[in-house]
Amino acid sequence: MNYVIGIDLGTSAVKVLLVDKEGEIRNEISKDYPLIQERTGYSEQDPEVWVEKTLEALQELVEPIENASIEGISFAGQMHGLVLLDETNQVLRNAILWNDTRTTKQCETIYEIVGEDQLLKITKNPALEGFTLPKLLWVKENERELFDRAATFLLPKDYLRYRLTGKIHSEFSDAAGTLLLDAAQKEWSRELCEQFGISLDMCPPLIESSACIGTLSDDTARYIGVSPSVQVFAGGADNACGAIGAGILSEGETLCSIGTSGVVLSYEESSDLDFEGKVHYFNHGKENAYYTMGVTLAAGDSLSWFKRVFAKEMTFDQMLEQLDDTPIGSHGLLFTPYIVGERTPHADAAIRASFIGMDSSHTKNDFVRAVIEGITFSLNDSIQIFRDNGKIIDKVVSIGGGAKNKDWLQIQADVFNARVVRLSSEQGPGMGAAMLAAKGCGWFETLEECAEVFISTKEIVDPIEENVERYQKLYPIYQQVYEQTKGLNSKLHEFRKQ
Ligand SMILES: Nc1ncnc2c1ncn2[C@@H]1O[C@H](COP(=O)(O)OP(=O)(O)O)[C@@H](O)[C@H]1O
Ligand SMILES: O=C(CO)[C@@H](O)[C@H](O)COP(=O)(O)O
Repeated sequence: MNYVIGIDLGTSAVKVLLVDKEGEIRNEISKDYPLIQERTGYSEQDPEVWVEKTLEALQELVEPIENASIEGISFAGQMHGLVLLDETNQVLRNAILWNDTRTTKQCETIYEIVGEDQLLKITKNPALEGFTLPKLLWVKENERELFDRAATFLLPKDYLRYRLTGKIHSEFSDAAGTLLLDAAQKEWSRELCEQFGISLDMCPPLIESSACIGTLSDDTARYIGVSPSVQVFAGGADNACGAIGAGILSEGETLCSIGTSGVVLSYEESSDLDFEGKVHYFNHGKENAYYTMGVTLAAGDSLSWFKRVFAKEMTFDQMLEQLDDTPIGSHGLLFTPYIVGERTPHADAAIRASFIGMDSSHTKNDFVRAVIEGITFSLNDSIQIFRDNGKIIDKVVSIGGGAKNKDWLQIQADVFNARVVRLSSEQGPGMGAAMLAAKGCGWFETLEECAEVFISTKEIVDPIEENVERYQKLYPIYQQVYEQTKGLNSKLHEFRKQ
């Protein structure tokens, strides 16, 4: 039997999928790894751990399948993370991740040097702490000796691909999140590199997500237990691949992804719309297409944090079992999910989360529901930006760990006031990567043809009118919490873990 493999190098875990020609997932393996958070605002991972865990996962993935002929492999990965290599391609320091917000000063410097309008014109995006250029500038300012030894920077899944193949590349969908790509011209911006003292030689060669970069290295193939002739395709940013894996391949389609972060994403045909930097605007994994998206920095991460601190002994399913026993509004308890700062709609690295309205009658279950509602309200902030810009959002495809729970899907439908579609697999990015490999191997002419076969709906959840009305009363109260707590949080900054 013939298969392709999709690898999703997520923030909480690497997830690998073995997919057959009918789009059936024949095996899937997930391997967790931790975040390294030494100070407030810091978030790092060791790239060597990504490689170890991925190799282990791939070995376990193919081992039980008899006569498996793996034709192709591709990748999806957490975006923006900075991996620095020296001239012998050795990793120089831990990767600084997308949810690391230490770079507020560097973002200000970017605006001072290039100006917001010019930055938006070239990259289509504002300077946000999570993006790669501010991280490069932080290392340049704070670890100069190390920066001087850096010969190449890579994004997380591009580093993983390098370790599996020995070949160094970046591709457009992930390069778009660096703030160094000229998004419309599809090339590294010479102007930005010169202005920030980043040598163009540090920027890896750019290719399409669908490009075949060769085969696995002999060592990798031997370790995993597959033929060294397996073709390797570039792959894409996790959100670009999530879009492919959820069939977001034409105008009017909207995705909600609840992973560590939360994303509301909309397909765009062209690169010349103007959202004034209110949402991110990136190159899609489908050639010459784009997408816009709003990002909640800690979506699943807020739920994981709550579980880690207050319900460690429970599984996610156990913790969410009685979600529906608490009414809308969690008995008057509101949560804002700003545990690591926020991006959309408040680009604010200093804001932190709040529970508002705690009452002596509240139970753990009220807190769990408040966390889920707060995360969903934050995603609704992005839906509102799209609606305010004239988009019609009446259907949202929901993927990621957050799409596993039926009651949360209903909350999404009720808060978004839109039909929510759950797919047969919530592993959007891994499936998108597998689809890039399937198309690359010649199984399909286009991603759309592949989507017809690979993607199927498991469940449709419609909004319930009376719930929608309750949430429409509650959401404006939630919206006020940001402004009301902003000043308090800035005063608390000096007391945080430094
Ligand atoms: N059974 C579940 N029900 C609801 N949410 C879940 C469940 N399992 C995991 N999650 C949430 O999904 C998140 C992980 O989703 P995932 O898409 O795997 O993230 P990532 O790609 O960032 O690694 C966790 O942070 C957790 O909050
Ligand atoms: O920073 C962003 C998008 O701009 C995040 O969406 C990362 O790409 C991480 O994704 P997950 O691990 O949460 O899927």
